[in-house]
Amino acid sequence: MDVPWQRVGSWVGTVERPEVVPLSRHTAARPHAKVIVPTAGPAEPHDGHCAATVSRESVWLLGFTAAAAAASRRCRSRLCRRASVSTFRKREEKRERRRRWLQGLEKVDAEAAEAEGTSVPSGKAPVFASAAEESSSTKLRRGLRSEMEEPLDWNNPGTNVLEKARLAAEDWGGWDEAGWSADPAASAGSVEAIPLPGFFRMRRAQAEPPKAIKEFIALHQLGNVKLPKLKRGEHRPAIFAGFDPAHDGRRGAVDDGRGDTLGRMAAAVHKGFLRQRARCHPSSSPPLAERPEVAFIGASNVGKSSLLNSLTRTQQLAPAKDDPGVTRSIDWYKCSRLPLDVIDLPGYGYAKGAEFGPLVAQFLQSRKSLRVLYCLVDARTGIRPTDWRFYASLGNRGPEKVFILTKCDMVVPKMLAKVATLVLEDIRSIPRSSQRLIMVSARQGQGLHDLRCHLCSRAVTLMRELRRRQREHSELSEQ
Ligand SMILES: Nc1nc2c(ncn2[C@@H]2O[C@H](COP(=O)(O)OP(=O)(O)OP(=O)(O)O)[C@@H](O)[C@H]2O)c(=O)[nH]1
Ligand SMILES: [Mg+2]
Repeated sequence: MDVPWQRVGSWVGTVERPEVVPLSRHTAARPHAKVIVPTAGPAEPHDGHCAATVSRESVWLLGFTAAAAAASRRCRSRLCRRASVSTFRKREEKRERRRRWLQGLEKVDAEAAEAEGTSVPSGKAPVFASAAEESSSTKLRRGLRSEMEEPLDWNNPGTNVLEKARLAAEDWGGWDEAGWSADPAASAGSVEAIPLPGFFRMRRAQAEPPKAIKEFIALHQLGNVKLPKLKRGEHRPAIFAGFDPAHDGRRGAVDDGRGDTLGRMAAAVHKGFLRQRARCHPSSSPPLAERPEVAFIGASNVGKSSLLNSLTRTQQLAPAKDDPGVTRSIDWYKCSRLPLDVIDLPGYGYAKGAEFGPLVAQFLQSRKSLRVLYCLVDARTGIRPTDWRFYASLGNRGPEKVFILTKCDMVVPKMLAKVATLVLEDIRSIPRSSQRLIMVSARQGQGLHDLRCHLCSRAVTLMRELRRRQREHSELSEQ
């Protein structure tokens, strides 16, 4: 069955049915759909077919057409960049040979099974290991990936998969329809206050932080505190988990004293690495989404890029300097251990003669694949008038907002408790904000583990949502 192809740039054509192509031992457990797009138009560098593989997740998340568009664009840019037509054809032939070889293997398997008396349905695609079958140690090692890999009905890569993918694409409504937040305490308030800095200082002087906030800050050694000196031969734990009597400071990243699944997933994120996936100017049209996305936003120089760098061990990937306006483009980063793309945005407010605020707000309002927006607030200043103006320009649109208090190492714990109290009070009036505050220091590492845990929990929620939809679709198609 052919799916009508949507127009993407100069690409018009039809998408043929996807084929499941296990490319190697590594990818055998994560099947890829092979997308074949007949090329059209004289502008194309070659005629015939353009084929590329896309991951199963992207097919399910974005719908088959969007995933195919992403694949074809990737394929086209690759062609334009370095491959000649003949290289492309050779590669295609090689893939074809490999596919035939795999089919041959399947045939042999089927014959062997027949000889043994066990029946194997003809044309059966590879059976993928289910999450339940995996041993617990493998699950741990693979972290989030096991969460994502429930077997789908890829045994029949014909109409039903294509149909389901199409339904999923229709159902993929983004944050508007799909319920932008699973947090029942999320606010539905409207933005009003633009308190001037003087007023904020007055409020801060009068604020009386609750005991819980003070205890949390003391427990996590947040604020400008002298971290305990390490003895000779000892190393600071890779993940700073605050004061924990059970932690001797030598056990490394994974054993961070928490011991829960989310903690271990967060540890995996810390051990992963970031890689730049795409980049575009805020005024140009953004690339197609491949996975659900989360973004960091805040005023210029608040520390967005530094925080992104500190999430993993990939230091200095996103440029960060002590100047406002360092990041001037929208950058997509792919984390090796998270099924999410992380976006670094240019800051709003003063940015060396350029104001990216309206463009960034426009991007945030229109990007449906963006599921969480981390709003950064400087711990020294709280929410400033520039921030209020930006939240007002976003209005009721955009994804769920989660607030992060950054540069916590630059204020003393007593002051930090007061600022945190005020920010928690303020965010009640900001629409689509989750009523929690993550306090971090990108420089010293406090609170980063909490942020990673939050990222992982959102990733799991999104995957569950996706699986629920898949189940619903399969039930629908069975009826
Ligand atoms: N002490 C301290 N400094 C920080 C922290 N986070 C960032 N900084 C510093 O703040 C400065 C600005 O950081 P960036 O990451 O470039 O800020 P940005 O928000 O990306 O800025 P733009 O890209 O210009 O919008 C750098 O000098 C960082 O070293 C932190 O947690 N603690
Ligand atoms: Mg930056």
